[in-house]
Amino acid sequence: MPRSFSESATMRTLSFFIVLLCVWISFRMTNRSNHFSFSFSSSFSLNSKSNSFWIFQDILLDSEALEDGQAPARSLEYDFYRETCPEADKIIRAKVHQLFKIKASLAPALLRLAFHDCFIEGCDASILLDAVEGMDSEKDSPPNESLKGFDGIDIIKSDVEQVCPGVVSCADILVLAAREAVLLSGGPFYPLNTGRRDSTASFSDSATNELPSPHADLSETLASFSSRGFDERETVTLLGAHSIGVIHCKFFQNRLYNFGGTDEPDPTLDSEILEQMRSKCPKNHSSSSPAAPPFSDGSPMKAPRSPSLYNSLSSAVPPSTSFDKLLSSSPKDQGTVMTYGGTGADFGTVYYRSLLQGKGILYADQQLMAGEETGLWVRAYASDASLYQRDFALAMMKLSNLHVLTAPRGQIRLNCSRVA
Ligand code: HEM
Ligand SMILES: [Ca+2]
Repeated sequence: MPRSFSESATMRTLSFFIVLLCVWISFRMTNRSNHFSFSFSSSFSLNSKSNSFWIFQDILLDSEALEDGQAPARSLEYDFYRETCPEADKIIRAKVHQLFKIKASLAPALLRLAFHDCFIEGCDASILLDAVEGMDSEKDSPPNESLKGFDGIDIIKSDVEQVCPGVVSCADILVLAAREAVLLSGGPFYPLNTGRRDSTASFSDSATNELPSPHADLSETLASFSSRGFDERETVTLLGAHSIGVIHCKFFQNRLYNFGGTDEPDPTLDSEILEQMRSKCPKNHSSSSPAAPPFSDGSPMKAPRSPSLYNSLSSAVPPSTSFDKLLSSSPKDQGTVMTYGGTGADFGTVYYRSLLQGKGILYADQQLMAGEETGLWVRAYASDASLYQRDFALAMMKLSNLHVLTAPRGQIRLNCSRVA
């Protein structure tokens, strides 16, 4: 039966919009991030759940912007600063290397800082804001008490500002510096798109309530990561970050003497490690995390001893800045921390091998052995370092893209600890 003119015109219009929608979706998928364009050889493949999470997040970003009456939010881009600040990447890399040579504990500090930023309202540098009247700071929330690396970011930022003022966001600097820190610690390189912008708010309550607890059991940890789109495998992968850096006694003291109010140690703790942990953290040991005096350093790395050396790190940094009191001190100074010691070739594997032996330091770490699937990944990573490197690269890409702010939202701060 011949169709009327208006019928076929409607069909044509409909087909046009369907084609347009398909083109838009495929454009978004290729443009979204390296998740789609970056492929690894071997058996690894991204699961469909994580892909749909990103597409969903993207669509959400756009519709939110449109509701505000703003232009749609842009996506992150490969080499976003190629025209506006082509040197940014190089400056960030060089500075992280320079600071790392002075104090190697910068690396774990930066990685943890990036995690605590991205986990709370996304990778928007909200963690870097100081408290001001009417706004508490995430920095001051209890789970962030022992965070370090803020001065390191300030030093990098001021170097970048000297070359391209007002262009590069603190949020991008933080994830790029963390990537460098991972590499310096023996972890993998992973590509990151840029174009993140900085928040105008700090989310102190969310930090207090939503950062995962070291005392959490497996289901709580999995729920916390799942709420950010990470599956069990990715959660196990990310916790492997604990193979570097230090853990203060106060985060596991209860496991040593009075686990769950029993007056007994955590029964899942291997007896050898229990001894070691008790000798580091005696019963009456103060539960605070001590900060070392400025410029004290027991590590083989040499700390700057004079303001002039310190100032040479960046002329824009005031001499009073303490490089987070040289990132507190080293484990050797304190005797109040435990470490998995997994830098270099051991990045990751040492952590998982410790868990296999019941030598997890945090209760939340050891809990990864309590689930069937999580236990399976612990075993896999303990024996296959290259699988771990690949998975960690992908999980860090995903973490670094969590709920980012892109133009026209957010801002570029001039000083990372203050709203511009
Ligand atoms: C269940 C999830 C997690 C919990 C409960 C947790 C908790 C903790 C705690 C209590 C510390 C010791 C802090 C101190 O003693 O000052 C720590 C250190 C650290 N965490 Fe986590 N964390 C988790 C996940 C992650 C993730 C996903 C990453 C990164 C991808 C990460 C990176 C680090 C690093 C690098 C350190 C060492 C920091 C340093 O030495 O400066 N953590 N974490
Ligand atoms: Ca944040």
